[in-house]
Amino acid sequence: MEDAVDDPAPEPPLPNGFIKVNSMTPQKLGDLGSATFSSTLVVSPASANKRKSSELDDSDQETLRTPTDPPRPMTPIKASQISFCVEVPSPSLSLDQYVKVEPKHDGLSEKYYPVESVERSEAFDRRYPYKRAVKRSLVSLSADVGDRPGGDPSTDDLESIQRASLTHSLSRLRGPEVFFNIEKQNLFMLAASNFGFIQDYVLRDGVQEVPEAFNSGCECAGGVCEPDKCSCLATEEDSEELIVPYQLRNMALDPDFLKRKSMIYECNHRCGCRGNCRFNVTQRGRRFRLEIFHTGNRGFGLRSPDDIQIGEYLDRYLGEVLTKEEADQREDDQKISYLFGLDFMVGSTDISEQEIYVVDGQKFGNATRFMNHSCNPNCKIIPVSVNHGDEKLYYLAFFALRYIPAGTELTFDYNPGFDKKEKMSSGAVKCLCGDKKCRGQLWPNARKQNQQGFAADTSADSSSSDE
Ligand SMILES: C[S@@+](CC[C@H](N)C(=O)[O-])C[C@H]1O[C@@H](n2cnc3c(N)ncnc32)[C@H](O)[C@@H]1O
Repeated sequence: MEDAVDDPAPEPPLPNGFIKVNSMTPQKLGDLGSATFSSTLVVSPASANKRKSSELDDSDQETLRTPTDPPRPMTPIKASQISFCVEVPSPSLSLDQYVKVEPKHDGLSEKYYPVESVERSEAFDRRYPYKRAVKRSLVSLSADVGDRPGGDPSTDDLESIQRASLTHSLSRLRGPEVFFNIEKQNLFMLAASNFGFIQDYVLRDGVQEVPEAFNSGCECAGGVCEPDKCSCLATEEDSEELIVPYQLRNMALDPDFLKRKSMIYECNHRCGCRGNCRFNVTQRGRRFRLEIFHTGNRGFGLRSPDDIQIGEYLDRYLGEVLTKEEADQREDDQKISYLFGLDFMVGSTDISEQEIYVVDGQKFGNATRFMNHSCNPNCKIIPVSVNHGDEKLYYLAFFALRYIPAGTELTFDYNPGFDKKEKMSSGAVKCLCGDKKCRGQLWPNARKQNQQGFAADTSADSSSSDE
């Protein structure tokens, strides 16, 4: 019998489906009188996860064992008398099979990180907070810099901050360099303040792209479009005759096309060529450097330090795209106009003047926002559709109307449909293009009477032109 007392009792075999869970430390046990012991709780895997010790019932008593030395008759301990913590180990290998493991993937994919599509659909559903209408005149834009060492930043400091921030945003633009050639501090601040460079349209409230199902491409096979068959080619107004806009030799616009009133339909990723053929000139981007300078009498202007050949593509006119209603409101507030309507389809479709979208380059845009008007311009705006389905949303692309030597100001006609019989109004914005064919005003009299030319706005600076 002594032997039987010295040898610890053999562990009873575990019932089927039961596993051992970590030993508990004595400190974690509740007060069980003078007995010091460690215990092993044997539970089924399922109950280990689901049940707390206080929930153990009488049927669990037989599974609770207190090894003692010397062995003594086991006094059954009621589970309800003790309270303790159970450390449940992480799932064993045998449980791994129940854990669903996602297949491995590499890189950021829309499937796993659906940021763009979610953002787009949320923006579409207007789930983002509405912007608050703020009256600029009531909001102080001064920065609180009083506590900074050295006090308020000087105008020089502000200018160098402004120049650094502009240089940074200009360096991020795709394509050849765009730069400011404005030495005078006050003029530079005027050009750079409250303006941000963008690389594509920014669509505002109420402006929507057509659903993807409306868009289309050509069916040219073999990855290369045939110039005389590709369905992306333009058609003349009121005609089915196909026109090839770009010359294959240099991909400049055909001089004949420059005289037409026609839209360019460029190939895109839906086309047989997957948008890789050569009829995607504007999508390939700008190829010339651009310089923003001060004209002296018409505010800032744009020119290129590179020679540009007839028909060559310069850049798009970018900005915020607004509904006509919003644009009309902004027009009332803008002294200088940066608004251009996307009204090419008015008349040939059932889109009315009131339904068109308008591009506003005042606060957001690109270098073309600095292009001035001339009654004898060297550039022309031509509408370019990339998706083919959207009659209200397309690009305005600038092409050279003739050879433009490096350093010549780039201009276009703000009012190409000008009617010579139109009367000059004393309130109209005076044209200062200086050409002998000058029409004397920028816009028809009915429009923009509240606006001023730069002659008035910067008259104090006109003598201090950078030119
Ligand atoms: C799109 S902005 C052109 C860039 C503008 N010069 C600037 O400094 O930001 C249009 C404005 O430029 C001025 N402008 C453009 N061409 C002009 C011209 N030929 N004569 C007088 N003012 C002109 C007008 O004030 C017009 O509202």
